[in-house]
Amino acid sequence: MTTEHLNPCAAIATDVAVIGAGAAGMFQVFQLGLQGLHVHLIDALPHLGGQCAELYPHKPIYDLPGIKTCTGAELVERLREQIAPFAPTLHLGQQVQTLQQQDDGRWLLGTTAGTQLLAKAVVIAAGVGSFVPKTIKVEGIEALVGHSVHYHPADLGRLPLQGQQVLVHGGDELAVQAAIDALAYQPASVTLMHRRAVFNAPQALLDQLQAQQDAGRIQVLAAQPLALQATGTNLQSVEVSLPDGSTQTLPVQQWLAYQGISPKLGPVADWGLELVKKQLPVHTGTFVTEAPGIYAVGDINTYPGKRKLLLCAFHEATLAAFSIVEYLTGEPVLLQYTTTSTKLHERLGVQHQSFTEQAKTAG
Ligand SMILES: Cc1cc2nc3c(=O)[nH]c(=O)nc-3n(C[C@H](O)[C@H](O)[C@H](O)COP(=O)(O)OP(=O)(O)OC[C@H]3O[C@@H](n4cnc5c(N)ncnc54)[C@H](O)[C@@H]3O)c2cc1C
Repeated sequence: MTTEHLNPCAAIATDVAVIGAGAAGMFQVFQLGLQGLHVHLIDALPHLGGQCAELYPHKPIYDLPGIKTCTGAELVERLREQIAPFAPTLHLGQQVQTLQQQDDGRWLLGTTAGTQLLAKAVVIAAGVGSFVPKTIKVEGIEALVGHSVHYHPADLGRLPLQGQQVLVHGGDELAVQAAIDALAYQPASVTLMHRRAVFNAPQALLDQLQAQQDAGRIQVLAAQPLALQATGTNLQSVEVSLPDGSTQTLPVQQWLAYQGISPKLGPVADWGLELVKKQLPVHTGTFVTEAPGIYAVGDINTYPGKRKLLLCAFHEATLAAFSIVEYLTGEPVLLQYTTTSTKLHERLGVQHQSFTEQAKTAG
């Protein structure tokens, strides 16, 4: 989106927008919620969790305080439950492309989905960048994306698969699942293609794949794409190379590509903010960047002694929340404990007896 398309009048006005819904962004929502602030949370991924969800969902983490062990996916689920009382407005599956300061000091954000937010403060929790699907290097493919080529489609039900020859391209669990799921939409055929006829998926899913192969409903092909033929945005066929060096032309109308997802710093580098080795320098008492109203927490920031750890991201988000509310109100914020503060209990939606009431009940 270019700047000409941005219209501050059409934007959603908010106190705070958080860019990135990884562990840092999610905990930022919690800490801002404790401070009484509602958050708009944006992520390029169609789901919460960033690296924990995308890179190590089933691996155990051993260094979270008070939790002997939990997996990446379990941590994301716990954070999701923890932020639920504060009901952030989610803008998922869209990348923040532009960030510009307005004359009144507020920041205008524009996303790839056309969402515009006008925020008094922005927290950049962009980790190592947006998680975006890896693309396929075949001439002419860009023009077909969104029409007959789909990278990591979130919902197969939205694709015109009925009566079509469908190519599912990838070697992991997502690709195998997509090939099996595609059958529900009455395609003319489903071919699951990977460079080797070996798939990295749970055994139960591989058993399902084998059953569909045996029934002749899914063809498995070890091959790599070389070229495509299309009319306008309509894919006609894909030429592939086989392990023995020969080539084959597959008639294909819908190509679902699951080549993995990788982080790209992308637009963060274009926002005119100072970057040191692709990270945003911050003040360690507030986690504000050199730009007033712009904060950075988690893996995207840097300061003397920075360590890219979850615990550090949670600390940073906590201090950033105090700083943001002071920036917005111009007033110092008193520390309150979640154990004893009635105001925080109200915000959390929990009910507690006061110490006096507890003593009466006990006595
Ligand atoms: C394999 C592995 C194991 C690890 N194990 C541990 C461990 O045991 N203990 C520990 O403490 N730490 C561990 N870490 C590190 C820890 O996972 C990270 O420090 C933490 O996840 C960083 O969180 P984050 O929210 O800052 O970034 P991320 O999780 O990367 O989230 C950033 C999010 O921002 C989004 N984003 C970026 N730019 C944009 C944009 N322009 N528009 C929209 N969205 C955008 C991305 O899509 C992403 O979802 C591990 C990391 C890895 C890779």
